[in-house]
Amino acid sequence: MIKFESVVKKYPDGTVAVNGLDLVAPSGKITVFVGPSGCGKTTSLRMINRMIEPTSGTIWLDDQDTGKVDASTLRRGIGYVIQHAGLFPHRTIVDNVATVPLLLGRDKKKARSQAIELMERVGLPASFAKRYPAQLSGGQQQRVGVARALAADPPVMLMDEPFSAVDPVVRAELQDEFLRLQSELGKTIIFVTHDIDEAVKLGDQVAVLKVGGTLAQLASPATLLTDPVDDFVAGFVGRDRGYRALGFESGQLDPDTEQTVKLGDDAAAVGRAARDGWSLAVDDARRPLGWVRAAALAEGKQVTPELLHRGGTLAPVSGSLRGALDAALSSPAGRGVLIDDNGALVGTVTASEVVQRIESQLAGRRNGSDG
Ligand SMILES: Nc1ncnc2c1ncn2[C@@H]1O[C@H](COP(=O)(O)OP(=O)(O)OP(=O)(O)O)[C@@H](O)[C@H]1O
Repeated sequence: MIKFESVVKKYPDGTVAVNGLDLVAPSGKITVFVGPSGCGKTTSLRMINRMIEPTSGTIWLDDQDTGKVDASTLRRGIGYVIQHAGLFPHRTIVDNVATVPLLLGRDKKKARSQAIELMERVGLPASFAKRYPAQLSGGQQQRVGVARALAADPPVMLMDEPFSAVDPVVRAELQDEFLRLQSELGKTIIFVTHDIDEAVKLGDQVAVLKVGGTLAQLASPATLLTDPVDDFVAGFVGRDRGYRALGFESGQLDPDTEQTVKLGDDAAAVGRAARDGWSLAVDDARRPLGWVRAAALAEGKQVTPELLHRGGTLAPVSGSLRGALDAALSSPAGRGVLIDDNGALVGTVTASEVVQRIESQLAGRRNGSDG
């Protein structure tokens, strides 16, 4: 657990970067600091490992007052990842990852073999070990940065905009991998970003800060979207928040059974399976391949990959209602495809079925909270 108690940082020129911050970041969870430029996110983060000393107040790491622990001892238990990864350009990737163990005088061979294991863990092939940072893409360098921070196996990780220097597709991949890693490792993480979408995707809890260094709201992502405390938070959280909140809403959908076709089936089979003129093609493992329009198949012709419409998104049956609604809205057949954990077809739902589910869930909650 990391606990900020009345923490203030006033820089020598008089700038108050952090003004009376009180919050608890629970162990094993991701707490995101988000807010506009200059609201004190980085200052707050760096006070945890004492790269910046607070002017007043206390930061606790479990039951230790961090101000009373030797700074280098403190940092040994705290991984730190920054934007652009901050790698050493003249060291190989494996030595970058092994920086801390090597600094601590660990056996070189062992440190390097552990570094290679860590590289694989963050999705980097071992063949990159001998390369230099400049020979990697931005996204790959960020993975090295994460691996390096993990190398000392610290219980706490501080991450300052670690994914913001890469393009949106790579960024989404890094975020997904980061969540997967965290589900295995369960570190106590403070993650700084100025991007509210990243904050709600990654955070177990999100702290929205205001310029002047005060805490506007500390809440779960779902609460932040549905119940912002004031106009500042509402404005910062942004548009479409009702729809985005559906991303945290899962519900028991009752999908309809879908007659399916396979590649190679003929027009007659497609016609028999079709509803509203469309049938769904699946592979041998019943994984959806795409929709085929019965009218597009001349008599005697067979289903080929070229005929498949791939516009529809697939939604996990145990996933969010947002995913199910998107699957329905994006489907050329008007039926959203729901899949199981193996990617196999479970059934289909229409947008109105998903909306009915959403309405009954929200009504249940309103009635529950009214009563
Ligand atoms: N060394 C310093 N001396 C004086 N003022 C500083 C110093 N470092 C930061 N500041 C000021 O403190 C405030 C908070 O800065 P900080 O870097 O913590 O904000 P941030 O929320 O991380 O911003 P950004 O999203 O732009 O990185 C800003 O007004 C900044 O100009």
